[in-house]
Amino acid sequence: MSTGYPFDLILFDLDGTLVETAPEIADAVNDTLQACGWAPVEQQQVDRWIGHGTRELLVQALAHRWGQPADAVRADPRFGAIEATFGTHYLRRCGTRSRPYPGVRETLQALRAQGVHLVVLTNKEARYTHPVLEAHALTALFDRVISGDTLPVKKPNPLAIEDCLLRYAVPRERCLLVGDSSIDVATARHAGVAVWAVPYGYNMGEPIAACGPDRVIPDLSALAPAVLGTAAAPFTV
Ligand SMILES: O=C(O)COP(=O)(O)O
Repeated sequence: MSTGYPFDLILFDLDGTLVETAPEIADAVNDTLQACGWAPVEQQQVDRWIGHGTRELLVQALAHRWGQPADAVRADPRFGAIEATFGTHYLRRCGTRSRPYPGVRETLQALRAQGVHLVVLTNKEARYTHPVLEAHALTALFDRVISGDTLPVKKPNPLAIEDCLLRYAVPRERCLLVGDSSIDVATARHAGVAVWAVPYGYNMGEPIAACGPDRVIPDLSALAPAVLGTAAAPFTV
């Protein structure tokens, strides 16, 4: 059913789009490195490793610290135990230094009131996605949460988008992906849906405009029905 708003389905990236997560991810990485007796990494490095899932981020941090290729880290017999240690630290850190970006909660509430289907589409593993969303009381604002390990493939594979288009019976041209990275732009392009990007997130250190999203929006308030929609829905806070 059409909502009177330009989109019936909006998928949101998590890290760097809905929630600033990098500071507590860096804390958890450095807790782990310290517990193993290795020197810490810098926040700026962690920012650039976000996008392919938190496990991959840990692989990149260890590859950097050990001076070895990522494949060697993945194959290292110690990796499983180090990942388990990281998981403990990350769950302890969840919600301590992350925060939703300006306009996120209000916009999601207003879109829900308009009847738009809202989905989180992240490469972060489900065991971390849910605690982050819970820490900021965001879970209930979404119809569905698709993490990096929910389906057999993750972004930039478009399977999650295709699955949502079918599930909610939404035509492709009424679906929007909102993200912060080249991975999000590629995912939307593979699915043939619109993609808008925020400039404040993590795009491996590159400006997001260079990735060619359909629009760069200053923050999520640009999506609010009162700003974008044709229907006069109240902009509730
Ligand atoms: O966990 C990650 O590296 C990426 O998460 P994102 O897809 O929400 O940006």
